[in-house]
Amino acid sequence: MKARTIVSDIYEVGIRDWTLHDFHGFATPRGVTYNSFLIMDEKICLIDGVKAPFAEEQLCNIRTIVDPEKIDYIVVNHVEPDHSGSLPALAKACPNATFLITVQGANELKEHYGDIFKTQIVKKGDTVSLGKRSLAFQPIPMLHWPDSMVTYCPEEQILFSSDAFGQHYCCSKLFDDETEVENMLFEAQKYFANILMPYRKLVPNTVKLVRSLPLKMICSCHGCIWRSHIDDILNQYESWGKGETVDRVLVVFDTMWGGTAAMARAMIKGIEKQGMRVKLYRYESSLKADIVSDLLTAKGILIGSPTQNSGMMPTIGGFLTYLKGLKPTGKKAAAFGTYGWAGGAEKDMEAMIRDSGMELLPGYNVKWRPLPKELEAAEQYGFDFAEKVSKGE
Ligand SMILES: Cc1cc2nc3c(=O)[nH]c(=O)nc-3n(C[C@H](O)[C@H](O)[C@H](O)COP(=O)(O)O)c2cc1C
Repeated sequence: MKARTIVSDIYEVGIRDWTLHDFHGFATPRGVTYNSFLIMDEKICLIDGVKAPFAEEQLCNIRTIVDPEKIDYIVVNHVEPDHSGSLPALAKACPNATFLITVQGANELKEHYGDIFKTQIVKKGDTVSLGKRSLAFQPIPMLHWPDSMVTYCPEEQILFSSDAFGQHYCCSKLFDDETEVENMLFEAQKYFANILMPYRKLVPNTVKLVRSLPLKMICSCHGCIWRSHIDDILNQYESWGKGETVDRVLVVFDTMWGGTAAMARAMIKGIEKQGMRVKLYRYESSLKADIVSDLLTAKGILIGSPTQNSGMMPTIGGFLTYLKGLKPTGKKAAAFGTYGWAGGAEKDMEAMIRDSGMELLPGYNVKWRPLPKELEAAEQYGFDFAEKVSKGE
């Protein structure tokens, strides 16, 4: 691939990983990019590495512009392996480069790859001159890595934002106004929900900081570059960070013989009757990243499983384990399902719903297959759940 020009003398030299459709368990049907940016000034600076298997390809991209030996600085915005994997190869190919990194990042770099880097620690507010341009550094710890920082070039009004504002989205084009921006926003929501949700309370302050900068572009290390829709993505981040929701309830279930599925279908009738929007997922045939993306803005969730071997089905157990880590607080949730003799799924699901930080409401369970009167009760249950969610009771 050739380097792609962002503005005069600044290039994108990263990787488009078109066929990667699973990113540590998070489905990425539109592929993934590891963006990296090369600034050609009196001093030459590279921003971010890429995933290890693509190190040589990144170097090839760089060589279309400059001999890597001439690179003076390499900025490490965070040490997660999809952006640091190529750094050992870069350290060899760029012997004159100093790695600009936070103190936390420098420790992580050693812990990942050994003590092989010439580093210069940067702190909040530090700047480094490249000649006509400069770079200012702002750590944003735990968004989403302990050493995360963003790097700002005031002369170009470009923010190199690390993972923030990113999307798992491969595209022939570089900029938001050259592609379907709704796809970028959809993927940005999925990224936020699945990666940033546990740290979302930190987001509004970061958005405030970003808004205080004159900005022509936000270059994340994933996906396309924001230039015409900067306000749109900042507004979305602010809203997701504050936990704003729409009137929607999700119903997620698994089933062995169809009884729990019949209850789920009856419940969505009741939810719709109440006026709330609803989305129904059979967990096994859905992508958990999509469910979680919808959950980010939903007000409530009903989770269903029959009892299998005294507990919930392992599929739903996996989903609830995921939610326990993501902490989707501010939502109401309840468990439902069927059982044959002593049950057990309900108790398990309720314990995990509590652990996830969601507010637990009473559930609804039926012995063996739901009979017509039980399906009517399930419909009423859905109506009542939606009513409580809508009134915030
Ligand atoms: C493999 C298997 C294990 C089960 N284990 C239990 C159990 O430990 N306790 C219980 O109360 N019911 C158990 N059941 C009964 C189911 O919970 C019951 O058949 C239920 O109605 C199935 O719901 P479904 O139609 O949504 O799959 C088990 C059923 C199967 C097929």
